[in-house]
Amino acid sequence: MASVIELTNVTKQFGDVTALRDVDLAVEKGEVFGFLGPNGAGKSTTIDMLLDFIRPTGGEIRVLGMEPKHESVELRKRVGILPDGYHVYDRLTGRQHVQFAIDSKAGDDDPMALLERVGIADAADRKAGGYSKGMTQRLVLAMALAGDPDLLVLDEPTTGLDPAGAREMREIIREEVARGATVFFSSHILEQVEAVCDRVAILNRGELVAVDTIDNLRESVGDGATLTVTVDAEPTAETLDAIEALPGISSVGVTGTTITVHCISSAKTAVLDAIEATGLHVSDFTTERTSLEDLFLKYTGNSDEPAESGDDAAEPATDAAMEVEQ
Ligand SMILES: Nc1ncnc2c1ncn2[C@@H]1O[C@H](COP(=O)(O)OP(=O)(O)OP(=O)(O)O)[C@@H](O)[C@H]1O
Repeated sequence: MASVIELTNVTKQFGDVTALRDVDLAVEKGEVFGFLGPNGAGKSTTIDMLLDFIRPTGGEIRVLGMEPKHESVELRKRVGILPDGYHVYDRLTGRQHVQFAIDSKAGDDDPMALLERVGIADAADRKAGGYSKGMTQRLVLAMALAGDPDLLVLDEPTTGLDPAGAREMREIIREEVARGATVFFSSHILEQVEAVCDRVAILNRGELVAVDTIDNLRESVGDGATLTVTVDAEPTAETLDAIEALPGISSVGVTGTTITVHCISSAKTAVLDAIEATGLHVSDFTTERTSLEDLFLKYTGNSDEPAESGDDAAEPATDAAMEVEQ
């Protein structure tokens, strides 16, 4: 069966700027596919091309088996899109917006049921111009859900949402996939992507640098861990040499009675055994897996990426990435 989204050798030039270069990508039916990349990587450009809002300079695109440039009207009836920075009509109510979306998809949904689903039913008859940023995002999601789309395309869907909203968004994504839809969404919030995605693509400066499951990506960068061990006395050179001699160790450091070891995950027990074998007693230790942040930076090499605001604050980027064991 054909892929739901298929990009073949797609390039997009804006004057001198190459927003996308020779991108090949296939998203299969029923997948939740995360599209990752730092600012300016080309995520929105790709999404805009899926529904023929802009056209590629080169290459082929097929979505649900259709060519956007020839069949955009039919295609837009079967795709729900939550675009980046959608502008609502200030004077129309939330309910009117959703009804408009239902009508344009020739659907028969109940607008109130959709507003209920995204958590803003109580504001259904208020003008959307007075909605908060998060309410607007929820409204646009309700519009995207109208007509039970075969494909949901979500550009930075959690922008402006509070943590509860971000969680509800993930639940809706899961419900949509259970119904048989395919979900393609862009994000730079890695933990959200990991929480729901089957596979991800990482885009950097217009080029695809990785397409895989997050687990496989983690494995391919070495499944690294940092082990921090507190011992009962200052370690001697003998202890440090014993650790360094073990397989899978990339570095060993000491501060007072704390030893920090960067190693592959499977070497952790051997490190603790080696420390105790040199006569020290381990009083405490913690381990951290390679964070998603590290993984992302490894692929994009973008350590000077501009700081993000708003939605990052809604869901701390570190918690889900840490695995602390005792
Ligand atoms: N209409 C346009 N005219 C000129 N350049 C553009 C246009 N749209 C996008 N670009 C450029 O194309 C590149 C990719 O932009 P795009 O918006 O697709 O990135 P993005 O990955 O969605 O970024 P962000 O995470 O910041 O939203 C950037 O260099 C951007 O400046």
